[in-house]
Amino acid sequence: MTTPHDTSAQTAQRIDAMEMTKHRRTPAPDTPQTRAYIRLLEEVSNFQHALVQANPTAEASDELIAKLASVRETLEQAAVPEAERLYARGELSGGEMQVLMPPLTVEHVDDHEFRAHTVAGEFAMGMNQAMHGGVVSVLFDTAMGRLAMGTEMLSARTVYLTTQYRNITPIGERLDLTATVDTVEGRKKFISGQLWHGDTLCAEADSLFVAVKPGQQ
Ligand SMILES: CCCCCCCCCC(=O)SCCNC(=O)CCNC(=O)[C@H](O)C(C)(C)COP(=O)(O)OP(=O)(O)OC[C@H]1O[C@@H](n2cnc3c(N)ncnc32)[C@H](O)[C@@H]1OP(=O)(O)O
Repeated sequence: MTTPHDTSAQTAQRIDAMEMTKHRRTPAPDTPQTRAYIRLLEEVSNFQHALVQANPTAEASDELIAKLASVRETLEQAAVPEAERLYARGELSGGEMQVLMPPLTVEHVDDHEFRAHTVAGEFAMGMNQAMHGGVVSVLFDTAMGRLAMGTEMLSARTVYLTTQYRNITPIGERLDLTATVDTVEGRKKFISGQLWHGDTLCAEADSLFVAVKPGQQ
């Protein structure tokens, strides 16, 4: 069995949060490379859903491991520092350019309100066709974090995020996510959000985001 080549020494880097935010929130240029990378992420996402649904035979697993190791080596050879990557670029870190969470499609964002929707596949499931609670929270963090950035795209970090789970969040169904800035106090934005399945409130959250100062990570 091959082990992953640790590329972090070449690619890990820490720069000013504002500079990194500017890079990450600038959409990747619409080039054949970017379009192909988006198709690659879609395939990875499809793979994740297929992976959790399958019980492959031992032989099939060994065959897949060899194929995946080869794919990984190809990616390792193309590794670049974070500030040069295509991954998670664009208006919203939780959009189509990532595989951490079900992709959010933004309907509206300004300095006060955020609205988006998503449909989650089985990779996001906790148990019994209900979304994993951590995935619910990462959706809130992403939506609220984007709202905290506002129209000026400030760099902000989550100080706290409290999620209340009210009803099961279904897999495979449209979910609507809203967030609102309730109060602004200097660098602090208090934000609340709701996750809906039709008229059913699945979860709600309260959070505090603080705009980072120059020099902070
Ligand atoms: C691929 C997809 C990725 C999707 C990501 C989407 C968005 C993600 C956003 C995040 O998740 S960021 C990651 C999680 N958050 C962190 O790792 C933050 C870790 N904490 C920090 O780095 C610092 O605490 C921080 C920069 C946020 C603030 O440090 P500071 O030293 O600048 O601020 P300070 O401690 O002075 O606190 C600022 C204000 O907040 C207040 N505060 C701090 N903690 C608090 C608390 N727990 N409750 C209430 N108020 C609090 C504090 O009292 C103060 O109020 P005042 O300005 O009125 O004096």
